[in-house]
Amino acid sequence: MPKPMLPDRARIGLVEDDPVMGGSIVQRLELEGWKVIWWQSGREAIAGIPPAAHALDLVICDIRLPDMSGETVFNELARQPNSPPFLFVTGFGEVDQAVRLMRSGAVDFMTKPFEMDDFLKRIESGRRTTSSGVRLKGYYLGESPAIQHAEDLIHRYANHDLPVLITGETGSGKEVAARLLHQISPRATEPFMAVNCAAIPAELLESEIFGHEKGAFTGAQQRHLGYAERAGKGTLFLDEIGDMPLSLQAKLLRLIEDGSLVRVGGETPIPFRARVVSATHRDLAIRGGTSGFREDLYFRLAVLPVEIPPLRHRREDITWLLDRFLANAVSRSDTRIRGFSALAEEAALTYAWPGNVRELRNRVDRAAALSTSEWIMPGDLFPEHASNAGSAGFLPLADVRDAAERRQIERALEETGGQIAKAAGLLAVSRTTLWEKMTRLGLAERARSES
Ligand SMILES: Nc1ncnc2c1ncn2[C@@H]1O[C@H](COP(=O)(O)OP(=O)(O)OP(=O)(O)O)[C@@H](O)[C@H]1O
Repeated sequence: MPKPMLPDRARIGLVEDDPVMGGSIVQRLELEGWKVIWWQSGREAIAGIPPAAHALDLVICDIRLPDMSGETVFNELARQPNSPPFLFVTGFGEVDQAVRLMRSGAVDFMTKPFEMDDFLKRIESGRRTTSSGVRLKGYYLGESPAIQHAEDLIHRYANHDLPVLITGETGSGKEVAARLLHQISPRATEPFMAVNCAAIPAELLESEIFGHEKGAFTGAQQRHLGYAERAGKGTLFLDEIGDMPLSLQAKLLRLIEDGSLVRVGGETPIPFRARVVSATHRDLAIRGGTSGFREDLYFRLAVLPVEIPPLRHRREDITWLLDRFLANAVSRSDTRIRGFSALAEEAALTYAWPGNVRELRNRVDRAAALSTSEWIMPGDLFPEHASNAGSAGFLPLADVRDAAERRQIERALEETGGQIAKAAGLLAVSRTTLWEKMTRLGLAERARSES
């Protein structure tokens, strides 16, 4: 007789000293059909988890343990091969610590007291579902390790209600990241309201965000609901938050702290239930004090920070984005363009992209519209270089050589899992030569940060 299919029995480790809390969690998780191993102190967990690490799909860990902090347990175990994902349980005052832990690799945290249903949902989405712990879904924002790290953070942040601050150079994709965060969050079916604080004149910004009552000022002929109110239970995205005038910063702080807003000219507080996600290309942390951005507001907005790296620091994404945008442009027109010439691709890889992804998209759109050949040439992407040199389609040889070497080295490192000796063998150069080239091409730093 064939064996019945067993349900997916997750194995969960629990580090919780409180017998009542621990007992009820164990009971509930066992009811769900999961197997639970319970340690009542940090010391027991550190001794008990390593042999069980391969088998555990998740560790739920209280931050405050009688003998040590949950952070110490995490740090001890994070060094073990194949260490399980951690979900922290925190008291209200420990959110900062939990956020720091999430940045160093914990999958999630919950603040006490919590709803059991929410807790079970987080366990389900945080636990690893394959024995290797490999992320099964593809990435949306790009192919480079740097952007995938940012995307992993966005996934971890998605289930929380705390404010998120997205930083990154202009055109790097902050709004794209904010929309992704919204789409994968439980708020996805609610509105996403984007306000560009730099684009709206300062005197209008307050009534645009908070709304106004009829007759609040000359010209206010009827009641107007602001972005914050129209966001409902969705996301209020405040772009270029660094440009928000000081007077409005105080009002925004109240919106976040009190969870309510008052329309301009109004008196009644209206509940505010949306999640605040803001973005800036400036370093607001160093602008505190005299230079225009309130420090207290900054800390409120940046509880969950994520940085979108500039395109020049994630070159793997350049080819990926070129292809995506070209496919897009081609599908919109009846052009016969087949792709990028190797020279155009090399030119794109060596260029610094000061305008980041936006610039890349614009250049591809223009090249697709203007190119007269089937293959896009460097002069189509960078016409200003072509006219300067008076030699369309050509690049300095040194740049071409560097780009070609960089790509070969990257391929060899990928093939050998980052082992320099083996990669040097594949490329028929000595280890020293390879290391020197990696240093010159900016690859050594990355190899060090990834190892
Ligand atoms: N990962 C990506 N995949 C596809 N398109 C992207 C990606 N990142 C950015 N873009 C595109 O690049 C352009 C700029 O992106 P976005 O507006 O998100 O940047 P930003 O950092 O918010 O810019 P700004 O600082 O000017 O507000 C948009 O056209 C967007 O669609």
